[in-house]
Amino acid sequence: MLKLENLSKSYGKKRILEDISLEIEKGEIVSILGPSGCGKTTLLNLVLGLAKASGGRILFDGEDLTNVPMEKRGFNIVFQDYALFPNLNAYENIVYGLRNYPDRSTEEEVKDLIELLGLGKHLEQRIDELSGGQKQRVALARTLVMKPRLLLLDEPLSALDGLIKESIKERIRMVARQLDLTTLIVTHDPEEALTLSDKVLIINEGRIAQFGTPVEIVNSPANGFIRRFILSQLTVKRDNIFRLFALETGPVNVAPRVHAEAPSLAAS
Ligand SMILES: Nc1ncnc2c1ncn2[C@@H]1O[C@H](COP(=O)(O)OP(=O)(O)OP(=O)(O)O)[C@@H](O)[C@H]1O
Repeated sequence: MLKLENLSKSYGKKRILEDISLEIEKGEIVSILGPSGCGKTTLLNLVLGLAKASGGRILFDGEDLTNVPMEKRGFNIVFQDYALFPNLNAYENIVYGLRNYPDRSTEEEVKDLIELLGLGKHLEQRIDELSGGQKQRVALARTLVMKPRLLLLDEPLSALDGLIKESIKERIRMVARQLDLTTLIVTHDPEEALTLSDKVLIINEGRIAQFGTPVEIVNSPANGFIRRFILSQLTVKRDNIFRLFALETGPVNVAPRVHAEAPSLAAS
């Protein structure tokens, strides 16, 4: 279990995160969601160990990791730009980390991961010959062969579109379930967070606005920010789609809505 206790972070006098407390169970997928600049990446960096907390504690399975260096935490991240080695093919990228830690995964386990992520056909290809979705799966495989205790994903879907996005969402869910792997995902997209995760942590101006299951957030938004930031964006999307299908199939009764409270999407 990952436990954050009153975690805070400041840069100089600027308070970035304040009083972040929560518990994440083993195997849960949790999205960190919020508008641009609210502190999502900072929180991911604190958990990973790339940044040092100004206050509070980070515990994993009861062990205090707050001052443990990144390489000793046993966590691993897939960065937004994948950070793959362009001079190596897909397979060489996947097994790269095993050079120094050959006992981390057996050949059989590597094969299983390649199959789980549907990469069998692409192993010989160079990185620049792969699509965005294939690169994302290679980056996931490369991270997973190292058997992290916690998987961190920074905007894993933002560079992907349409069906590819749905397929990567499915793969992330399969990986988390099959490996019983606690997974933390940063995203700025409410639809992505609510459809991918077991729980969503919504941050506003460095504080927790709500932490709950997608159903809890949709049915019982904790405050006006959640209603404005999350629900109005989703309602606009839903109504647009309903209206589009109504044009094709006749009278589906969805009146155009005016969202007086809808925030500027540019903020997210
Ligand atoms: N190294 C740093 N020094 C000073 N301020 C920083 C540093 N890193 C981040 N910040 C500030 O902390 C705040 C939160 O940044 P963070 O990157 O965590 O936001 P975010 O929610 O991930 O935003 P986005 O969705 O735009 O990536 C911002 O105001 C940013 O300017």
